Amino acid sequence: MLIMAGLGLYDEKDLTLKTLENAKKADKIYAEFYTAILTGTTLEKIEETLGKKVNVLDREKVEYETEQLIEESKEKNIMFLTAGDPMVATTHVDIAVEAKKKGIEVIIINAPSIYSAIGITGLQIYKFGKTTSIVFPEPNYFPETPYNVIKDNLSLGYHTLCLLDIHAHENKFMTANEGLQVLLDIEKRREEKLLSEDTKVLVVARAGSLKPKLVYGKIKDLIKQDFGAPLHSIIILGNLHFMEEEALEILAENV
Ligand SMILES: C[S@@+](CC[C@H](N)C(=O)[O-])C[C@H]1O[C@@H](n2cnc3c(N)ncnc32)[C@H](O)[C@@H]1O
Repeated sequence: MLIMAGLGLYDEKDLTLKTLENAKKADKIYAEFYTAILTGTTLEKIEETLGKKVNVLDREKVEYETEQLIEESKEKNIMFLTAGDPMVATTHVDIAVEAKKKGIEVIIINAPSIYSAIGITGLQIYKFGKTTSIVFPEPNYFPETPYNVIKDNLSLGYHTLCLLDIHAHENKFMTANEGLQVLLDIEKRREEKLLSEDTKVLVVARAGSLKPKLVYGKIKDLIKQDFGAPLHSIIILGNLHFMEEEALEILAENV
């Protein structure tokens, strides 16, 4: 059997009883931390809570050597853990599909995710368009996809959840400040007038902790803020319902 479970957003207390119960049954537990991490805990604390050793796999192992994980699941109960929800903004559906095709039983256990964390902002999930990811620009690689997604969403009045790049092997996590700068740089290069330094957006840092940081304000002010430890996300706001406006005023820090 293959049990694909989420670790939740912030610390080991996000683990569900279902995951804990299934961990007891598992012969071996694997995890990956390249799609997201939990910054409020350590691997040791997670292992202590699960009562088992966790074998951490890198991207190469998960994406190119999936066979091994699937083969092991034929004979044993294998648990595969991911920060957040195992199926949200990951490519792990591949693993579930391949395992199922081979006749292996697959159980998926959901967990708190950056998607469900939208709840803490008071914004309505119905009012979100497509999600996008902002990646670290490189000399010959400066994708404008996030800008195009934001543009399409804004044309329909929808909000955009912008996930930020992670280079876990280098312990490098894009900050909301860097993400906002990338968007302004694209804007400047394209000479368009979609976003400006005066556009008001929302930054969400460390969702899932009991004291997440939610900051609402103009890009020019947010870009100078210190949002603290990762992980961060940015929400570009479409047309706000009056209840969303009130929620941002009351639930978020306004700068
Ligand atoms: C590739 S997505 C993976 C999402 C994960 N599977 C989930 O369900 O939450 C990772 C990105 O989501 C955002 N994110 C994840 N956890 C977060 C948190 N606790 N607070 C703010 N943003 C978070 C960050 O932008 C991060 O780089």
